[in-house]
Amino acid sequence: MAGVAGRLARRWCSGALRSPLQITRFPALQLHVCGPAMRASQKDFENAMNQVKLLKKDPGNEVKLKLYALYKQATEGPCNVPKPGVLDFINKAKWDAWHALGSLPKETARQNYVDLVSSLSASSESSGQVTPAADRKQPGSDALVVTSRDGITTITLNRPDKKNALTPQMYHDIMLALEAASKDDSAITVLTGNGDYYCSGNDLTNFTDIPPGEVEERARSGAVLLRDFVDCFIDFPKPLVAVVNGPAVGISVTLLGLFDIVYATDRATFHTPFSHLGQSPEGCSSYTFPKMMGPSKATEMLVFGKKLTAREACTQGLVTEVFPDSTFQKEVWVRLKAYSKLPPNAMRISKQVIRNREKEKLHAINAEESSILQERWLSDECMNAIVNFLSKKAKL
Ligand SMILES: CCCC/C=C/CC(=O)SCCNC(=O)CCNC(=O)[C@H](O)C(C)(C)COP(=O)(O)OP(=O)(O)OC[C@H]1O[C@@H](n2cnc3c(N)ncnc32)[C@H](O)[C@@H]1OP(=O)(O)O
Repeated sequence: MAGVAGRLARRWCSGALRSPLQITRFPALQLHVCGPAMRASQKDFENAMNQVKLLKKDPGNEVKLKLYALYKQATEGPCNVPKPGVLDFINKAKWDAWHALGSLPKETARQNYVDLVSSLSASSESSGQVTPAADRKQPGSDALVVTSRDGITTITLNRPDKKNALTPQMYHDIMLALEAASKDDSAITVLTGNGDYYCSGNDLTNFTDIPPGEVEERARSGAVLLRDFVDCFIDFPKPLVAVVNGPAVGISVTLLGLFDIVYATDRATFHTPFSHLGQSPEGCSSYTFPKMMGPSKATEMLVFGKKLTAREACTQGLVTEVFPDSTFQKEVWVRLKAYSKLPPNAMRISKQVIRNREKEKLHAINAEESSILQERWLSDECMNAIVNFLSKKAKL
């Protein structure tokens, strides 16, 4: 097995090994523990498949083969494909692992799969920081990871190599994730980032490769997307929590005014460089920021692009509480797990009492900001700023 494992490891490292042994295809971390008497549901299984993307470290080839075998058994039943040739090392190792499960019932394989993932998760749970493998970074596929456990649905921005900049696909996927979270049985929904950044805002390459003659149409459809996206935050019915694990830029900052709680590491900064980019405020920040911090502090941020530390943001009311980076994940998740045990309907109704009377106003502000930004995107100031960023002349 060691020889096969070594070859598998090299293939994984070289990226040559794609599905189904690719780790993203596997399920994994089901983090709530099912006792022996419990049966893992299809939802538990799907959760585990999503959770595997958040494994902090490669579990090793032996474990991957076990996961593979259990996944195949759970979804297709006993091994029913011909044995690969002896020189086809990888497929033979996979086949051996699956075949070894014999006639294990699908339900048992599903439960074992969930249990295995649960045990893997125990060691990676403490920090909550994720270091995904290189083959898990394709935009549009794994750029967003959604998990549900302990009454909390967590939406994780997962493009750490691009500081979690938001692509159009991610805007759509976040909207879908919020829609699903609003209906699932979780009590609280969390948005967070993987890696050293929370989010660097809109992906500035969204403005590139626009064919001549389509610029205005792209600005128009961008404004529609922005408006729909922000509307989802305005309307979100359950307590919505931002776990700000690092610096935040642009729309990821402005949206915080629509969250119910914002927890930040002391390493986080908050930066809305709209004027530098030839752009204007969005995310209802033209209303929420002056309301929470007063007009002049809001102007410093939204007009002059002043970057706030986490503690300054907390003083201004944008952040609820700041935690030392070394204990951030642990402290925040302990707190959120405790909150998630409160009666969910009471929390939902209380949120609505607090927020509902502003909703209509927020929708109108969102519409206005989106329309102004649509014009801004067509301006020379905006074009020049983006060209500067892309040619690396300007760093914010
Ligand atoms: C349709 C809805 C529209 C909503 C509109 C929203 C408006 C906004 O959100 S405005 C804010 C836009 N964001 C920015 O202007 C941030 C730009 N990024 C930076 O200034 C810097 O990258 C950084 C300060 C965030 C980080 O600097 P650092 O030196 O630590 O790392 P980098 O080497 O610059 O970044 C690594 C890698 O990531 C790419 N990247 C980072 N942010 C973005 C981004 N917003 N868009 C596209 N790409 C981004 C950066 O280019 C690097 O890529 P390479 O490794 O390929 O060079």
